[in-house]
Amino acid sequence: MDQILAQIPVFVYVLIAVVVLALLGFVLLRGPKAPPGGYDSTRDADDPAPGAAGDGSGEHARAGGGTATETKAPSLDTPESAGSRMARLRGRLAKSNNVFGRGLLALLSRDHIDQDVWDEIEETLLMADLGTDASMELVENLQVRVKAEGTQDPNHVKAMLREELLKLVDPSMDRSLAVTRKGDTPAVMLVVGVNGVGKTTTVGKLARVLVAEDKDVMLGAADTFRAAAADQLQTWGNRVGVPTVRSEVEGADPASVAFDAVKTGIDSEVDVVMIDTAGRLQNKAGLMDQLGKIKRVVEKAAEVDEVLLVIDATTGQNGMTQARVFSEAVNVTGIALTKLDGTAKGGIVVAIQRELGAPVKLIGLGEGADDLAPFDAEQFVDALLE
Ligand SMILES: Nc1nc2c(ncn2[C@@H]2O[C@H](COP(=O)(O)OP(=O)(O)OP(=O)(O)O)[C@@H](O)[C@H]2O)c(=O)[nH]1
Repeated sequence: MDQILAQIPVFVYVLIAVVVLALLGFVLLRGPKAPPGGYDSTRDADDPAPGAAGDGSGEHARAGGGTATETKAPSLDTPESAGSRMARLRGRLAKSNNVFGRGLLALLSRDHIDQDVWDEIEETLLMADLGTDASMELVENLQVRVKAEGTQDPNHVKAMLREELLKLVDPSMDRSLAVTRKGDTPAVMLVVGVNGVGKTTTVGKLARVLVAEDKDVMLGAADTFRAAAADQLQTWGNRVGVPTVRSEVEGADPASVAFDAVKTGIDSEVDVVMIDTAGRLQNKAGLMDQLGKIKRVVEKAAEVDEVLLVIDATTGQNGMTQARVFSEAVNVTGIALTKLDGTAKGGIVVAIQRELGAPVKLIGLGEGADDLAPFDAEQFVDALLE
């Protein structure tokens, strides 16, 4: 072997070394290889570069004591399309609430329905927070129908139960939200409810839905008890490019911030102004005073078209008490029932509508940005019986 190596001329070694060094240099200078077709861009071609002039970041427009900040994030969130959102949320509603419907179907499908079974049916209804009156009414109606029509055919039993539940949920109620401009003024919505029920989250989610429908939206942070509450609302607004009017002063007068929001909304010719209020109220008199004052002051600029009461579906009887107190303080025009994903007690829809005489207009089905759905009586009952 040594002899063979000795016979190779030195210039061959030099040649090999030169070739190896040339290859190494080529690879290092060229850098890493791009994948075929290049890299995906997360920015659309017409999106402004982050931080570029005109990207919407930064503050502008002062209004009275409040400040409207249109801090559009460099790349805005695109809300989920209505179709896919509804399909996903229907599945979630059925998942958390069909325990109740299936239980009823199983009881009604028994060969022989005696008084014990009727008692069990009533108990199931009460457990789902339907309320005493509605539960008794449903049992009475079903008793009459079972006697007349029998329970032999499971499909017929299901259809019968669907019809009776639907009557209670009342598909004839007007569940549309006042979110359309009237002449020269935007629609004005006050969002009320005790703390922690999901007011700010609901305002944020609703802003996304409205933006997806091409509406111009303005948010008003009238929860001035905590600076963090205004920050939270503004974060929701920033994500979809909606301005928020807020006060930089903690504890500022909520009515004044609400007025500024509506005034700024009028000047900017938006379609709808949504005002998030505080729920941290010590007593009923304080609540009446504060909400009454906000409404009165706002109405110096524009009529309040919608008072949306937010109720946490998991709080049962507590939610009912809140509904009563708020309806005495303001004229509630619609209900947003949140956290329906966390409870099988969907019957509260019926109880609360009966208590207030106002329709459930929105339901919250999760913490995600697109987890808000318009309430639809038929879809709701179908989800219970799925
Ligand atoms: N699972 C679930 N959680 C929700 C829903 N809606 C709101 N939440 C959560 O409830 C919590 C309270 O929501 P907020 O929007 O801060 O409630 P708020 O009423 O504005 O509370 P305050 O600002 O304290 O008055 C948050 O963690 C939300 O993510 C819902 O539909 N489902």
